[in-house]
Formats: sequence, C-alpha cells, structure tokens
Amino acid sequence: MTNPVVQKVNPMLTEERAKASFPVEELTYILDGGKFNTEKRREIEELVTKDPNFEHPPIQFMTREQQYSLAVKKALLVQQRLKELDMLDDPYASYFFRRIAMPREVSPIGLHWVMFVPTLMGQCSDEQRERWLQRALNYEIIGTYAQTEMGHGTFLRGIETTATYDPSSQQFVLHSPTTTSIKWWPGGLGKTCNYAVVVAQLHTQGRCHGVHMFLVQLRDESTHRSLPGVVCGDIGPKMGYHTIDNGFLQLNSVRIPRENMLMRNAEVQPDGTYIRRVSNEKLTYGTMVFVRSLIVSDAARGISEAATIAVRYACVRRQGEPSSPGAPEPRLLDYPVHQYRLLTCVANCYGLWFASEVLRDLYFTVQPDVLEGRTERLPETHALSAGLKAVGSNRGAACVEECRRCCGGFGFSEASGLPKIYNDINPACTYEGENTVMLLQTGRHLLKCVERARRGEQLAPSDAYIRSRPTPQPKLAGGPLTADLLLGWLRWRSLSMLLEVSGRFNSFIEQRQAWADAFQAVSRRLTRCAEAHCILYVGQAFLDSAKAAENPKICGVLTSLCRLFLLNEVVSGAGDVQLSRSDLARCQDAIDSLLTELRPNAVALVEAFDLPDRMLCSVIGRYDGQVYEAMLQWARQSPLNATDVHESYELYTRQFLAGRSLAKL
Ligand SMILES: CCCCCCCCCCCCCCCCCCCCCC(=O)SCCNC(=O)CCNC(=O)[C@H](O)C(C)(C)COP(=O)(O)OP(=O)(O)OC[C@H]1O[C@@H](n2cnc3c(N)ncnc32)[C@H](O)[C@@H]1OP(=O)(O)O
Ligand SMILES: Cc1cc2nc3c(=O)[nH]c(=O)nc-3n(C[C@H](O)[C@H](O)[C@H](O)COP(=O)(O)OP(=O)(O)OC[C@H]3O[C@@H](n4cnc5c(N)ncnc54)[C@H](O)[C@@H]3O)c2cc1C
Repeated sequence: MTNPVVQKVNPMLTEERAKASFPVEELTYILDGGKFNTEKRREIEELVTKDPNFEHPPIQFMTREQQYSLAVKKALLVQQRLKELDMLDDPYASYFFRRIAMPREVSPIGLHWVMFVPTLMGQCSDEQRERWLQRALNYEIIGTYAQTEMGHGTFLRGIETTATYDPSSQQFVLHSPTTTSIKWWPGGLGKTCNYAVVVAQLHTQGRCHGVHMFLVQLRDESTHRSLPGVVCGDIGPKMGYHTIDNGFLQLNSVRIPRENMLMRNAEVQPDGTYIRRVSNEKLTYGTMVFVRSLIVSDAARGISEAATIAVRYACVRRQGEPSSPGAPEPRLLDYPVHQYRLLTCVANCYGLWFASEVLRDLYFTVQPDVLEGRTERLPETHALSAGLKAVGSNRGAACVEECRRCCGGFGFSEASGLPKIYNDINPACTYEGENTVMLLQTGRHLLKCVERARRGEQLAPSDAYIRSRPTPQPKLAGGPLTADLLLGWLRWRSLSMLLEVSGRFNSFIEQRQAWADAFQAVSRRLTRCAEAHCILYVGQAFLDSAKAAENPKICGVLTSLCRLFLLNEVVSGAGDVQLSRSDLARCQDAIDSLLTELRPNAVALVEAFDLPDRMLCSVIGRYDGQVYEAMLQWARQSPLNATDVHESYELYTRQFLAGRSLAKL
C-alpha cells in the first residue's frame, strides 16, 4: 500500500482487510500489467506526494476562475517536472504523473495530449509532422481539436465551417459563415490554446470535397492575443469540468498557408487540384477512434475510485437495528442489498478494465496497418471502440452514481469526492460521439456482419460468432452455472437478438423501403443488440483474464466476480429473449450465493486498485477509515465559516428584521 497511515486505522477496516482470501498485492500487479509497472507507478506517486508544489486546499472551495488558474499552473508544473525527471518520452510514467498530480482537476491542456498531438501524429504528412510535432511536445504550441459547432456535433458531415483554397495567394480562407457554424466545446480553446486543428469543409476549384483538417494559429505566440479575424472565448460554467476552458471560435476569413492543411490522406496542390491518397475517407476520423478506446479505461478507473470510497465507507458506517440486544448496529456492508449494489459495480469495473486492455491492444495492432493504408480491420475496430465507449461510459456513470447513493447524505457532499468523479465521467456519455449514436454505429456494423455471414464471408475475430442462422439456447438448468456456460448464453442472446432485428430489417428492404428508412425502423432495437454484443466482449475479456491468473486464489476470486457480472447480465437482459422462470430463479439464487461468497473480499477487491488517498480526494474513502473527524475538519474550511456572522446578516437580514425595504439594496 502506498498510503501513509496518518491516523490510527479504524479497527473495522483492519478487520475487513484481514478477511481477504487472496494476496491483494498480486492482483494489483495483474491490474497494472506487471510488478514492474506497479513499482514504477508507486515511485511516481511518491515523487508527486512529496512535492509541496502540488499541495493546495480543496478546489471545491475555490471560484471557477481560481480553479482554472490553478489547473493551468499545475499542468505546466507537471510538464516542467517531467522534463527535469527526463520522463517526457515515457508515456506510462507521464500518464501516472499527470493523474496523481491533478487527480480532480481536468487539465486545460488535456485535449492537447489526448487529441491535438495524436491528430498531428495520425493526420500529418511526414514533413508536417517534422515541422509541428516537436514544437507541440515542447508546449511551444498548445492546441485543441476544434470539430463540433453550435449547430453540429453528431452529424460530422453537416459541419458548416469552410476552408476555401485561393490559388493566387496559395492560402486557405477559413470562415464561419453562420452563427451555427461557430465552433463550440473544444477543450482549452477558450483561453489556453494558441493553435487548433480545425475541421472544415474543403472547397477548391469550385467543388466541395467534404470535411478535412487544418492547423490554424489562433493567438500570437508571444503576447497570446487572439489574431485578427479570430474571435474566441470560454463557453461558461458547465455541470462539471470547471477547471477547463471549453471554448467557442468564430473565424472571419482567416488566411492560413496551403501547407497547413493536414495532408497525410489528401492534398490540395498549389494550383488547387485536389488529390485523395487513400480510398477510405473515414481515416480522417482516426483520432476519434483512438480517444474512444481510451474512454473505456477511463470509465473503469472512475468506477474503481468510486467503489473504493463506497466500499470502505460501507465498512465503517454503522446504521440500523442491531441483530440482538446490546450488539452494535450493522455495518452497511452487512446488508445483502448493499452488497449487491456495490459488488455489481466492482464487477463492472473489473470487466471494463480487462476489456479496455484488449481493445487497446487491438487498436495498437491495427493502427500501423491503417497508417499504411491497409484498412481490413478498421470496421471492427471502429465498431468496437464506438460501442464499448458507449457501454463503458454509460456503465461508468451509472456505477459511480450508484456508489454515490450508497454513501447516503455524505455522497452528496463534495467532501466524499463522489460528485466530482460523477461529473468528470458523465460528459464521456456525450463527448467523442453521443452514446446512442455510437451504439447505432456498432449496430450498423453488426447488421452488415449478418449479411456477410449469409454470403459465407469470413468475419473479424470479435464478430466470428455471428451466423446467418439461429443456434440452440444453452441450457441453464441442470449442471452448475459456470462462467463458460453463462458466457455461452450471452453469446446466444446476442446472436438471437441480432438475427431477429436483421430479419425485420430485411423484411422492410423486401417491402422496397430505402436502406436508411429500414435502418431507422429497427434503430431502437439495434441499440440493444449493440449493447449485448459489447457486453459479450466485456464478459469474454473478463473471463480470459480471470483464467490467465496464475495464482489459484486470484483465479478463483476473479472467476466468482466474473460470474456475478455474467449472471447480472443474464437476469437484467432476460426480457430481451426467452428465459424460463425456473432458469431465472436459478440465476437469482446463484447471485445471492455469490454475494455471500464475495463479501469478505469486498475491501480486498477494491484495494487491489491501489488508489492512494491523494488520488481519491475523499473524506469518507480514506485509507484509515477515520471518517467523522475528517468530515468536521473539511467543513471548517468552508469560506462561509471564515467569520462567525456572515456579512449577509448585516446587509440584508438585519435590514429585513428592522422592516426596511430590500428592493434597492
Ligand atoms: C505521446 C503522449 C501521449 C499522452 C496521452 C495521454 C493519455 C491520457 C489518457 C487519459 C484518458 C483520457 C480519457 C479521455 C478524455 C477525452 C476527452 C475528450 C474530449 C471530447 C472531445 C470531442 O468530443 S471531439 C468531437 C467528437 N465528435 C464526434 O465523435 C462526432 C460523432 N460523429 C461521428 O463520428 C460521425 O458523424 C458518425 C456518427 C460516425 C457518422 O459519420 P458519417 O456520417 O460520415 O458515416 P456513416 O454513418 O454514414 O457511415 C459510413 C461508413 O463509415 C464508417 N465509419 C464511421 N466512422 C468511422 C470511423 N471513425 N472509422 C472507420 N469507419 C467509420 C461506418 O461504419 C460506415 O461504414 P459502412 O459504410 O461500411 O457501413
Ligand atoms: C465536456 C465536453 C467536451 C467536449 N470537447 C470537445 C472537443 O474538445 N472538441 C470538439 O470538437 N467537440 C467537443 N465536444 C462536443 C461533443 O463531441 C458533442 O457534444 C457530441 O459529439 C454530441 O454532439 P451534439 O452536442 O451536437 O449533440 P446532438 O447531436 O445535438 O445530440 C442530441 C441528442 O440527439 C440524439 N441524436 C443525434 N443524432 C442522432 C441520430 N442520428 N440518431 C439518433 N439519435 C440522435 C443524440 O443521441 C443526443 O441524445 C465536447 C462536449 C462536451 C460535453
């Protein structure tokens, strides 16, 4: 454990920790991808924890402007420290350094790392990369990814910003022709960035060639003033993300050199001739595929934080009727329904964690081919990253909210850390492609897979279970409800749902409906198919990882947790297909038994995530479990408590009590 024990540990937590049936440390190694990684991560966490420059009062007591300023300072300080430590070229080290240094401050420079730099890497010609990448890595230029406009986010082809080529000056003219074409949302665009990758409709020689990307300078590199023709600013307060300046951008005939079009996949020549270098025009959407795959692991990490807080709290919080006279009140974790609420969140977290690793490996296997123009596995990668992004962020937000509610009133206090975790994860349901729209992309791919199966074509590995004919339902009655059996049932469910929807779709086509209309007619059902397909992927990744654990005790506990995940899916998806009442009852009984079996390991399973107090920022999720004293200390920091009598009393209440009118005050 990296947690320094500040106070005496609450004996109730010590007691729970002693119940672990497996070596927690070894599970941490598995989650980190090896002992070496765990040790390295801890060293980095130690470096940050010891650095007083990263200390400050809780940001929840600060104004938005203070929060933003602090976040800019910390983001730049992180960069300086990483340089001093010679860690800039190590993505693992710099990721964890950023995370632990800014645990609850979404970075105003985050988009630079997550989208701007990857876009330069993926969409630039070699020569352009040479010109801009190093400057971006050094923060000489800080950029964002400006795609969404007021009028269009989802329907990317509907974007209105224009980039019109002028051969006489060999420049593009970037222009926002309407109010709805104003860029809206890009992270860091308001105040922080001086450059942006702008997505615009390319016009040359009187023709529009669709959306392309352009590097546009927004602010002077020395004064940081916005350049002529550039109108940009912050879009105002949001539900969360207070530390980041999501911005707007209006371009009034801003001229940029021809060479600032990102030219890896297409080019405009000096005379204005347009040349497309690759056949698949969706390669322009590449950065989004990358970020969607990151969001799945981010969702798992969000649940791991919320679950650690809520499980620890459930061990130290006593409330309710004692089981016998004189006995203490029960702990929250003693209630089976509370165990169910928390352990299903933990199970979702592990499932998404392992699935995100498989997806990341798929992305990095396929990406070099894609860069060379070989796009055979791109449809599968796009469908999986879109669908898992949706399922991951939906589950992430739902589980964090469940953990928050599991903490009762304290869960509503910012002191718990939970509102912030929720508000940080929730926008992931919207950004990088709204979740329903993403599920429809996966659904579209699955419909096409059935068609291809019918034609006898080979399908990608994650689609290989799709056939053009139904398979028999695996029997849940009789033998034990093993993870393999349950997974087989979920595979059958996914295929059955898909074949039913595909059958309806084909009947609409046979009735001579247009493809798009038939698609709309089945779209509601298709989103469920996409979810079922993604859940199957998560379940498979979970079970594979459980089986791969060398230590039999870890293998055992992970398999049980995986069974809980799978059974919960079978039960909650029972309405999608036919499941007999007796099968359903067997599954419910199995869930009850698993809760009893897993309960002693509840703390161990969340503590395997090895999240230091510095990361959790939670009064009620502390390692030492000393919740109540810490809660009082937290409240004392509220600026409202700076004086005994607040100034509003003199200004208003006293006047009111004296019968004076408040109208003109
Ligand atoms: C070096 C150090 C590195 C350090 C790194 C440090 C790392 C630190 C990590 C920390 C963790 C970070 C966590 C994350 C935080 C992130 C914050 C992000 C903030 C948010 C940013 C944003 O929010 S940024 C805007 C995103 N805005 C969208 O997301 C628009 C959605 N809207 C669409 O994306 C399109 O509009 C939509 C619907 C597809 C239709 O597009 P469309 O109309 O053109 O296409 P159609 O539907 O007609 O489809 C026609 C055919 O294209 C195929 N296809 C479609 N897309 C494809 C694709 N991408 N790839 C391949 N194929 C594709 C499809 O499958 C069809 O194929 P087929 O014809 O064969 O069926
Ligand atoms: C915190 C945050 C950060 C962001 N950062 C960036 C950024 O850095 N850069 C950037 O370019 N953008 C950014 N965005 C914008 C984001 O990508 C878009 O908000 C997102 O893609 C959704 O688009 P929209 O807002 O136009 O929603 P809309 O498309 O208007 O969606 C509204 C509703 O309609 C539904 N809907 C829309 N189309 C369909 C359809 N075809 N079928 C069925 N239902 C449909 C959606 O499911 C949704 O529920 C950010 C957004 C947020 C919230």
